[in-house]
Amino acid sequence: MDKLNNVLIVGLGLIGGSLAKCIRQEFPDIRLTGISHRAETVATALEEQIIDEAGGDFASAAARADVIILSTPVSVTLTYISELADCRLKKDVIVTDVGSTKTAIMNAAEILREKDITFIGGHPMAGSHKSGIMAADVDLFENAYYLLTPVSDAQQPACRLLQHLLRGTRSKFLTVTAQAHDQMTGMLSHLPHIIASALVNQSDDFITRFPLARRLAAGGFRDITRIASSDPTMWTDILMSNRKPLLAHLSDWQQRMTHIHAWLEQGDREAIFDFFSAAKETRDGLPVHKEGAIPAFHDLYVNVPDYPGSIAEVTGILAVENISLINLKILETREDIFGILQLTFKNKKDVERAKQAIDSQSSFTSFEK
Ligand SMILES: NC(=O)c1ccc[n+]([C@@H]2O[C@H](COP(=O)([O-])OP(=O)(O)OC[C@H]3O[C@@H](n4cnc5c(N)ncnc54)[C@H](O)[C@@H]3O)[C@@H](O)[C@H]2O)c1
Ligand SMILES: O=C(O)C(=O)C[C@]1(C(=O)O)C=C[C@@H](O)C=C1
Repeated sequence: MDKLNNVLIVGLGLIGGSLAKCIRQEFPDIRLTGISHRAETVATALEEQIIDEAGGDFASAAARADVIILSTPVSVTLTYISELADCRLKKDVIVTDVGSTKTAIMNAAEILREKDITFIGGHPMAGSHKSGIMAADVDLFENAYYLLTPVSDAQQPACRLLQHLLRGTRSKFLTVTAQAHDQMTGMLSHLPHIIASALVNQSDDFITRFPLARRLAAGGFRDITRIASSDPTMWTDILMSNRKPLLAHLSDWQQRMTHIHAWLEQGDREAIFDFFSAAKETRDGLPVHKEGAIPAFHDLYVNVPDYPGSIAEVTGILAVENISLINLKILETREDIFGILQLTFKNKKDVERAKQAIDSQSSFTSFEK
């Protein structure tokens, strides 16, 4: 890794911070410089040793870098790309980004390619509704797809070097065109975010008429709307930079809603059954439990007796063992019988460690499905 001594990360939030952690873990000798528009973020990154150095002025930090990773909201990334065109950069520098849309970014980066500066678009397809440096996580990208959008075969060596630098993400790299990228993420990521947010807004209006509904918003509603808690600035940028594919996906969606509306009006039981049945078949066939586009849920189920403190006992064991939980759900509790506690972890390794700890340190039984 002689060529990669200095990496500059611009934007030290969920994604920038997580990438910094991955690079640090894999290549402790690489010097990581960070830039963020908020001084507190840089201070936290230094304090937590996520970066070695605060970048200060963008142009001078960029001039020292072997790799520049733009991890800012898409509109900000577009501005940095145009600023980079006026910077004095190292001859072999590799510039990449992590933005959720690619066509607008690749078009903007044309200005860099004209100056023989290598720009390879990137998008780690993993994330969270959380943002900011404190949410950064070295395991965030494990087993996720990391999409790259090189524009020519001449970029292959740089592409390989970038993948090497990012191998601590433990993600799976795939090369796609920017256009295909935006169509696919439009369908599988951006449209779902629009739908989740629309559902939450609709329910909010409804709750003013039925205040009790606020307390009933659980189960399916919670599962389908988690992503509505994502950062509105980031999502506004995503929609504004992927308008055309999204307009097509939305028209399709509207048509499907119109059909359901009609079936309900007509009381067409068969059509409604077919609708749910087709969805079930498709969803069950997706590679959810293998290493697919939809990451496997790493769940452990624990039979917990119905007495005060039993859940605390389980979480206490995990805390002592330093095993982090992503989610915790009580699936069933009835008086005098065992309830089932569903614990969700980041990866398979944590499930195994948790099972071993709970089985050996408590009287509760646990199982994986
Ligand atoms: N959150 C996700 O799930 C996810 C997943 C993959 C890719 N992305 C993409 O990654 C990028 C970053 O998203 P994130 O989730 O890390 O957001 P974030 O809000 O956690 O982090 C963004 C960072 O950029 C910094 N920033 C904003 N404006 C800046 C400026 N003008 N100059 C310097 N720094 C600035 C912020 O201070 C923050 O540290 C976005 O382009 C997003 O589309 C997000
Ligand atoms: O898991 C989430 O919270 C996400 O929204 C992650 C998600 C996605 O839609 O899959 C969001 C945007 C990114 O570009 C990539 C990943």
